[in-house]
Amino acid sequence: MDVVVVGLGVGGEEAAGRLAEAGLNVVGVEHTLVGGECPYWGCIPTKMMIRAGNALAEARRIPGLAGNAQVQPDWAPVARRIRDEATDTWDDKVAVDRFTAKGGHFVRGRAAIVGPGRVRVNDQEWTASRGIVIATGTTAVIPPIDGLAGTPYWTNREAVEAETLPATLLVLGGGAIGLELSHVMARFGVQVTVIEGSARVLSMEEPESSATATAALAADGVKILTGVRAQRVSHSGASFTVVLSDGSTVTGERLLVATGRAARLDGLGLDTIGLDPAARFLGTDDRMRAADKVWAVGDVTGNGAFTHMAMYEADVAVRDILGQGGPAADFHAKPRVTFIDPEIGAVGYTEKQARDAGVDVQVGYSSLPSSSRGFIHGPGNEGFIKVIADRGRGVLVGATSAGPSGGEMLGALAVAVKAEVPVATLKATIWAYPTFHRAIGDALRSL
Ligand SMILES: Cc1cc2nc3c(=O)[nH]c(=O)nc-3n(C[C@H](O)[C@H](O)[C@H](O)COP(=O)(O)OP(=O)(O)OC[C@H]3O[C@@H](n4cnc5c(N)ncnc54)[C@H](O)[C@@H]3O)c2cc1C
Ligand SMILES: NC(=O)c1ccc[n+]([C@@H]2O[C@H](COP(=O)([O-])OP(=O)(O)OC[C@H]3O[C@@H](n4cnc5c(N)ncnc54)[C@H](O)[C@@H]3O)[C@@H](O)[C@H]2O)c1
Repeated sequence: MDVVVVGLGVGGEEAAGRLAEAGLNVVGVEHTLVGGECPYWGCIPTKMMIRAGNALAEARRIPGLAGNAQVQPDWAPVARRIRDEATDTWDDKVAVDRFTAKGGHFVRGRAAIVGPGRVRVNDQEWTASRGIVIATGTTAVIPPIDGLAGTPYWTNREAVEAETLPATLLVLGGGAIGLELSHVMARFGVQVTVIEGSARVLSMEEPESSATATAALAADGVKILTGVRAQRVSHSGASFTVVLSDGSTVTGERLLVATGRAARLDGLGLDTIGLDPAARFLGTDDRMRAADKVWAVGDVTGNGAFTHMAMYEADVAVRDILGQGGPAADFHAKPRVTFIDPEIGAVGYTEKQARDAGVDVQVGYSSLPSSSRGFIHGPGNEGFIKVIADRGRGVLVGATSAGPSGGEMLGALAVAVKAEVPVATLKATIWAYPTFHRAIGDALRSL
């Protein structure tokens, strides 16, 4: 064979498919479902849930805007869409056929590297003359909390597979997964309590993002506890009890653990190719090379656990394997969106990251409710634009866009940061009236 791709999630499927289409002999190995976390337990089903939760929220905004609406949430259509439309009842036949139709050779099983260019799956061994692509993704981190192991806690997987919702839900972790699922479930009537160990939710993002998220979730009845950690968990058969570090106790019918992700590197045989088997992530150079004739793409690299990062890194690795050249990996304008309502998008540095990196920081800010479009929109208009400029270079190094279309507004800001568009040019740009993105112009003017 030319290439063996280990793990056919988002990154591996993209790399393996493109290499096969280019005429290489490619073995793609997957032990669970081709497509990985994103289509079966991640982005797609959770965004279907969020779409449903947002529909409920919009209907609840009708009084005062457009008459009366009676809203009766029902999880059944959401579960049905996830089962039938998103996941084919967690069956990957379509994805496997898509790969083999491109000429790839599919192997179901757990792969282990047994030496340079050599990969074993069950009792078969493959030798790859051009090399190996590692794309094994991440799995939910389960913190070592007294009593947690052995209880029927949920990770994102059980939450996505749920046919019915609990009456009460405890959520451990106020990051992207915890907040997105909390917001949806609260809108469907679940009483949700989030337990976040650090001082604020979305702690890697701007403080304004954390405040906006906290207010939005609180408005839908979510109770958010910050600066407390779970010390002990017990399950009675019907409900969970969690003892917190401040001595208080919370209970819930279900417990969702959303405390981050860990790269799947266990048992992969990294030591046989000179890589550290105990590493948290697989470091690479800017062509996604982790070692001689070894590439790593996707969550496993630690560059950002997002589908768009996996696709981007797969593209860089594929071009390198095919000797096509083109741009090297550049991570200075990484976009991310947390799909609560309002959506919170960000690209590049936060203000703190920019200051820590020694940038001579200038901050611009505008509030969405104060913009014309925010005023017109009325209920549900919460959000803001924050831009971080490098005074010396006269360019943006980061930005946050929160709002009803926060993820969409991010597009313009992502281009500005990536292409280092001069702030002077951005300020001279005509932003259409009355759009939400016109608030970008307001934020730039306040620099
Ligand atoms: C709840 C949730 C919501 C998310 N929402 C978003 C979102 O809205 N937007 C976004 O950009 N990202 C989102 N993500 C992140 C996104 O799902 C991941 O970044 C993406 O799936 C990473 O792709 P990957 O190929 O690196 O890894 P994965 O999708 O994890 O795929 C890795 C594959 O490798 C296989 N594998 C592992 N080890 C082996 C082995 N030894 N042999 C054979 N196969 C192996 C696994 O079975 C798996 O299928 C979300 C994640 C979660 C959990
Ligand atoms: N919209 C999206 O693009 C999207 C959605 C979901 C997930 N994702 C990806 O998946 C990744 C994982 O999501 P996540 O929410 O699990 O992780 P995360 O790292 O985003 O957040 C985990 C949170 O849990 C907290 N925490 C950790 N241990 C704790 C403990 N013992 N008690 C209480 N709090 C604790 C952390 O302080 C942190 O705030 C994200 O970082 C993102 O890359 C992306």
